[in-house]
This record gives sequence, structure tokens and C-alpha cells, in this order.
Amino acid sequence: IHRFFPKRSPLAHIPGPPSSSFIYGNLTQLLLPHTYGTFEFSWQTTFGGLYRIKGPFSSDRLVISDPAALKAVMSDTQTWKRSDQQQYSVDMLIGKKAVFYIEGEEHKRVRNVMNAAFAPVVIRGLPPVFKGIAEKIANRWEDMLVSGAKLDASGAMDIYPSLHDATLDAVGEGAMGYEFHSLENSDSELGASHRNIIALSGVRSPFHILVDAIVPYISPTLLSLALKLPTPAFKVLQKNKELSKAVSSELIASQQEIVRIGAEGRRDVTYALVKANASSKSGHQMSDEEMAQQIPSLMIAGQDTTGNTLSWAIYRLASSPELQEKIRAEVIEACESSPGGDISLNTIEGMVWLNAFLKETLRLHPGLPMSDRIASTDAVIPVSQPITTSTGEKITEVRVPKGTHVHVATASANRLEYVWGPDAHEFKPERWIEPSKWAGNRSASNFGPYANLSTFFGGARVCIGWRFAVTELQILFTELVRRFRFALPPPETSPELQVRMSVAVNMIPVIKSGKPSLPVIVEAI
Ligand code: HEM
Repeated sequence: IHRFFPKRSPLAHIPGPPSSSFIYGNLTQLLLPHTYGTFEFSWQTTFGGLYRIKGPFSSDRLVISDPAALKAVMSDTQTWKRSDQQQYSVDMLIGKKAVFYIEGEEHKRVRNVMNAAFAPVVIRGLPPVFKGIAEKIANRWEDMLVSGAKLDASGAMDIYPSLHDATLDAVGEGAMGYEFHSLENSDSELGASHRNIIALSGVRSPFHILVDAIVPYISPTLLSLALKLPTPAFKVLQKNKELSKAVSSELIASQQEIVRIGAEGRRDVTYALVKANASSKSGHQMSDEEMAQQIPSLMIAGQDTTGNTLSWAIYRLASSPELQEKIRAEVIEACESSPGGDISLNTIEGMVWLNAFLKETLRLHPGLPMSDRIASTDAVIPVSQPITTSTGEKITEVRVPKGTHVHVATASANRLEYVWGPDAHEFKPERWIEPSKWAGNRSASNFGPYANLSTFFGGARVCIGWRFAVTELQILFTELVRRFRFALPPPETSPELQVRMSVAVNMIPVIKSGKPSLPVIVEAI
């Protein structure tokens, strides 16, 4: 009872919004707003990069986006753990050896081998895979244009499914060494099962908030019995776990054979993983079971995130005709001066507007806008900007008791006005190009591995696939801009097709009905 209703909260002096409900606290506002960020971004403007909110049953939680706070929490994995419910979901979906699940020395050892598999030299071998995928998207859209797959009189078609099929094929071929053939409409069993998992993770309701709040208080025995109940959702998870285990074990075994006989393998991440593992010192290697659990981890972490980011990039492009022409001009110029019109990765990396545009998309539409961490001991969180407490005291660190639940708000961090400037909420790719006093500020508060963004997080659990994702986005985006022109359906004639930001786990474009969609008028060039 005292854990649910603490007598006096040690965080009571930290400013924050008033609670909107005794049962849910502020969590429906934070996690289930109609448009993502409605409350979160305005709380940040009012209270800064660390504030208190109410969790279920009047408990206190913190929301952090301040760079010093993010660094402290994300680099100390001994103190700051994933929540029980995150761990249970990973175990049910993949297993206890998945990179998301493991901690401490075990995580360090597994990441060491995995980091080698994601080294720049491996990623730089992937452009032909991504170019092949861009070609298949183009073929599909050309067919759709001919068959008239239009949503309404504006002529818009929903390209969200194609972009998601593309990123499933990309993670399949580039990371797993597996061909889903999603873009060719011949889904494998694993592909179909993965779609069911994504659909499951796309549902979030007040009920889920309550379940998450209650899980830490249920005895592990009772919980493991409850998790064996044959509910439809648990059956989907169970089936996916079995399928991905069978496929992954086969993929690992065949790559091990290639490495053993010294044959030249395919240039995917799994091949690099098996090779890196074979050359690791004994005691540092991963077991076959460990390796097999990393394959579905890559599929879960790398598909939906990249698919949504690519969708947001096309959405932003369709919203900004002038920028679209500017980027297209850059792409066409590069194409004309490239042998056979085949633009190399080096050339793409040198395109100023295209890269600024993608960085700005990653800034305002981070695939995973929020995560959670729980203090496993009493801890201190520093902040780079002082906080004025309810008693008028100015503090630069906050003492938190063991068990404190922290929402790591990376979407907010990417919009922090004292880091990005007063126009932080605007989509302005020029901020990456024109000299600005805020550029120095950004690098001073750097936390993430790419462009000072928090999108891939930072610290010990920084996204391992960030280079993979950036390269994939650069290539697919370049090829699509070169071959198609995009426009949005006008709000006056197509009110049902207007897009807003919604979040379940990932940041998703949805239309008025709430369906994940990206209705865009596409014209072949
Ligand atoms: C734009 C696309 C992507 C975004 C925004 C993104 C974002 C993230 C974030 C925020 C985390 C940390 C989550 C946490 O600790 O709570 C993460 C972890 C991870 N990501 Fe990504 N990711 C993307 C693409 C990819 C790709 C393409 C792959 C692999 C092919 C990948 C593999 C992983 C893995 C394995 C982890 C777990 C790392 C660990 O716990 O040590 N991600 N990602």
C-alpha cells in the first residue's frame, strides 16, 4: 500500500504539471494524446529539461530531456535499468539473451562482438542492397499509378505499406541475410508474423498504462503463470518467438559453415557477426543461442523505426515543394556527373540539402520518441540548466530514491529551446547549413552518435544500427526523390487524409481515422 501511496514524495519539490487523474496521473496526456507531444512539448517549454509528472495512483515520476540528465542516466546502466514490463515483453518476444534484455558485463561482451558486425566497413558494403530495394519500391509505385490505387478524388495513394515493406526487406537482406520478398507481395511466414507483432505494438490504451503500473507489484511466479495464458496476443508472441528462433538458428548455422570453409560470404551484418564472433577471444564469444537471439532483435529494432522515419521524410518532402525541388536539383546534378548515373554513397554523403533534410526529419520525428528507465538504487541526476524548486531554491542536481521511474524524452530533447534555439519546433533544414550560434550549443550538449541528435539515444545502449539506418535512409530517399514527385492531398478537399503524429512505441503518421497511413499524390518523373 505504501509503495502505491507514499506518505511524502521526495520529488514533491520538483516543479511539474498538475495531475489530471488519480488513476492515470499525467500518463494519458504524456502517452496517449491525440497528436504526439501536445502536452509533453508544452510542459518542457514551461518547466525545462527535467520535471515531475504524476504516474498512476498519485506516484511521482520524472521526465528528462536535459542533455546532462540524459548523459547521466543513459551512461550508467548499473543504476538505471529497463522497467520490468519492458523486460517481460522482450523475453516473451525474443528471449533472455536478446541484446535489449541483457545487462552489465554480459551486455558489454555481446555488444563488443555486435559492434564489429556494424562497423563502417560492413555498412559501406550495403548500398547495392538498398538500391535494389529502391528499384522494387519504384516498380510497385509505377504499378499502383497504372492500376489507379487512389484513396480519393485528390489522387493520393497510401505509400505507408510500401515504405514498411521496403524497410523489412532492407533489414532482412542487409542485416539478417534473409529474403522476405515483401515488396514483391510474397510474404514469408516470418514476415507475416512480424507484421502481427508490429500491429500489436501499435495499440496503446489506458488499460496498458494500468497494466504497466501494476506489473512491478505482482509476484514473479504469479506473473509467469499469467504470461502463459493462451490469450490471442500471447499466442502471436509465442508463435513469432518460435518462428524467429528456427529461422535465425538456420541463418547462423549456414553463415558458420561459410566462415568455416573460408568461402566468401554475403556482405550482410549476420555474416559479419558470425565472422567477428569466430575471431573473438575465447570467453568473449557469443554462444549459438546468443547469436540466434540477436537476429530477431535486429528485425524488431531496425524495421519499424526506419520505416516510420522514411515515411516522415517523404511526408515532409511532400509538405515543402520548394525544398523538394532544391533537393531534387542536387540529386539530378549528382546523377549527371556520376558514371552511368549511379550515385555513390560518398556523393550522397556530400549532398548538403539532402542530408540537412534527413537530419531535420530525424530531429522532429525520432522513431522511438521515448523510453523508460528505473533507478535500481538511490541516485543523483544532474541538469545543465538550474531548476527552481517549489520552495524557491535553485538546484543543479536532483536526488531520486530507488525505484524512481524516469521517462527519457528524446523527442523533447531534440526540441529543447536552450539547445536548438527559439525555432526548435519548426522544420528548418537550413539550421544544419547556415552558420548559427546554436550550432556550438548543440555540440556542447552532444549526447547521440549522429548529428548531436538524441534520436539514436547515447551511452552504453546507443542504437547499434544507427549507421545502417542513416545509410539506408540516404539511399532510399535519394532514389525516390530522383524518380518521383510528391504532394499532399489538400485539406479542403481531403480532410480525412490529413496526417498527424501518433505514438504507440514508434512515432507513426496516422490519418483522421487513426489508421497508420501516408496518403501522398505521387507523380513519376
Ligand atoms: C531511424 C531508425 C532507428 C532509430 C530511430 C533507432 C533508435 C534506437 C533507440 C532510441 C535505441 C535505444 C532504445 C533503448 O535503450 O530504450 C535503439 C537500440 C537499438 N537499435 Fe536502433 N534505431 C533505428 C534503427 C535501427 C536499425 C536499422 C537497427 C539494426 C539493423 C537497430 C538496432 C538496434 C538494436 C539492436 C538496439 C539495442 C541496443 C542495446 O540495447 O544495446 N536500430 N535504437
